[in-house]
Amino acid sequence: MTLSLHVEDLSITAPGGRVLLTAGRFFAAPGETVGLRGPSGAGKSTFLYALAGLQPHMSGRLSWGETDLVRLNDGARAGFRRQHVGLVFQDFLLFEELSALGNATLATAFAPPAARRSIRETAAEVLSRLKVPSGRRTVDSFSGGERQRTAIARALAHRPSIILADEPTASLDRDTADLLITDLIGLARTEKKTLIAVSHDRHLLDCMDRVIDIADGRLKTEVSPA
Ligand SMILES: Nc1ncnc2c1ncn2[C@@H]1O[C@H](COP(=O)(O)OP(=O)(O)OP(=O)(O)O)[C@@H](O)[C@H]1O
Repeated sequence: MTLSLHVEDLSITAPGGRVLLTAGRFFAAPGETVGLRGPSGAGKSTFLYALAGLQPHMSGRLSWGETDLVRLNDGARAGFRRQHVGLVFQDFLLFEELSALGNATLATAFAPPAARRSIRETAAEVLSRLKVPSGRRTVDSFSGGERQRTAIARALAHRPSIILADEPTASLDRDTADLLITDLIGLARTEKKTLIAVSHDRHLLDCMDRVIDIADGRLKTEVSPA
């Protein structure tokens, strides 16, 4: 499944009511790769987490395909996220005492029994493709690059059509970061997944189809539907 993104007059507020981010009009085609850049505190993570269905206080429109996340309640948003979104965080959030496969198949805990086998197979396939150490070795002994690739396999294991990444190369050295960029963008392109990544990394941003600037709580580049 592929999903287009349609944002219109979006406003995201903090629980206390403070407006964190506004966006006029923004469209991304299914399978597009989009970079989000801007100064610290501009609202990049706020927007990314809204795209993931992790922001409860929104008005306007934020639709993936036919589903407008603004109109869903917390449970429905969580359901959408589990089914369609793969999230790659900056600090990996891995379980140290588990193997790469153990981490990459965490989604099986929340998935219906019928979907578990497919999650295990996809996780194993992506781990092997990304050359992550296999076997029972736990991730606490992995390098930064191996940890980040494990996090990518976990994000992709349930075959989401949307990949959202927050500074995926931030804690990696240049060579490891460049490999990661190639892997992440390669996976997105071959599987026609929409990839949206917050990053300060010019190498990563240069590889994306488009880069959107966020400053002072506002999405700067506004693109109309094609
Ligand atoms: N739940 C919240 N309540 C109040 N303020 C918040 C909340 N979440 C984020 N903010 C504020 O919103 C602003 C934008 O934060 P955000 O994390 O989106 O910035 P960012 O562009 O990702 O920055 P960085 O590059 O430093 O990670 C910041 O001033 C932050 O303190």
